[in-house]
Amino acid sequence: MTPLMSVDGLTVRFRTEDGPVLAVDTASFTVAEREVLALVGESGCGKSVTAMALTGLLPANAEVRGSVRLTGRELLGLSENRLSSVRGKEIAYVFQEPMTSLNPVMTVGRQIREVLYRHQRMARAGARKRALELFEQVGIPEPHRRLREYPHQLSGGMRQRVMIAMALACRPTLLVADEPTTALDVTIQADILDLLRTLSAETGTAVLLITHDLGVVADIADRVVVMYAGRIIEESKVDSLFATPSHPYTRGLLDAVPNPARRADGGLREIPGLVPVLRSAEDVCTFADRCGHVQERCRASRPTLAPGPVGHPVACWYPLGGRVDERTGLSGARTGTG
Ligand SMILES: Nc1ncnc2c1ncn2[C@@H]1O[C@H](COP(=O)(O)OP(=O)(O)OP(=O)(O)O)[C@@H](O)[C@H]1O
Repeated sequence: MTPLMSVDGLTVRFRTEDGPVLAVDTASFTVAEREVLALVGESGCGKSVTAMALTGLLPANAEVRGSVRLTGRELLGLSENRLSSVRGKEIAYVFQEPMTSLNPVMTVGRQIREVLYRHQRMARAGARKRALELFEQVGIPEPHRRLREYPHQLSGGMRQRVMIAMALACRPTLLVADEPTTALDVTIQADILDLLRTLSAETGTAVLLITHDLGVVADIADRVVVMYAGRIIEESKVDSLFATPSHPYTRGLLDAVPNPARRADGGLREIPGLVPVLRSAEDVCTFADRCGHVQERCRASRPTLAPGPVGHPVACWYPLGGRVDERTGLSGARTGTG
């Protein structure tokens, strides 16, 4: 079946005063219809740049190469006019901080109606009715009253629900949610993720969920793509990724997820070091300097994505094998022979 979206060899370079920055390096992945795909990695790995590149949202100092197809149609290279019609109608975005995306001096009801006028060419009465329906759909209590309020009168969680309602207003086929819960309290985070999952199931909208927190994807994603320093380094169905992570980086991200059973074992473990800022496509494993299992080959050539020990693709010369112990959260032996 043709995927809803297929991204092929996506490469993004920024021209900066300090020289070029290679933010995304030949990233390829697909999003199926109705799928919830999580794009995961630490801050600075290139997740947001990837999301923005899909519909031409990057600043002028970005040079984008590769291919992004939506239901078979190439999006890279489309005029700004056409892209702006794709945004909103076919691909909608929800960002981390709703306060910066909402207009502070306009009621939220008016803002959602503006979207409906602009993209759906709805008349006044139709837009009012649809705005109410959307507020109900995203679980905003007392929607009549809320529609007349300004963003500052709503809590962070409610504002994010408003953003999701606006994103869904034009019935997009893909919703890109970039760290949608990072700014929210933990209990509200779970509610918003539940909402995204439910809405995706109800409306058939696929979701590309971008997050640095592997912990939040377990209950919501169907599949996970792990990104490191601009490259995709592992890709798997969510269950298999949690049970048998193959890349030491994914293993590290999992170790950073709070897990009460692991407390006796020393609690959370951070991955030492920082994500490097790449200037060019280095022919090495870019995780080598932070990897506890590094060997000579990792610094001599670049591992590409290939089926790993448990079947799903991983870009590592010496992938991990063995199941994670459910009690301790620790994985077993390495299987690579190099
Ligand atoms: N406009 C820009 N000019 C130059 N470099 C940029 C620009 N935008 C992003 N970058 C660089 O691209 C790399 C990837 O950034 P990106 O924001 O995609 O990471 P991320 O994984 O989404 O992290 P975060 O969650 O912090 O946004 C980083 O090194 C960043 O500094």
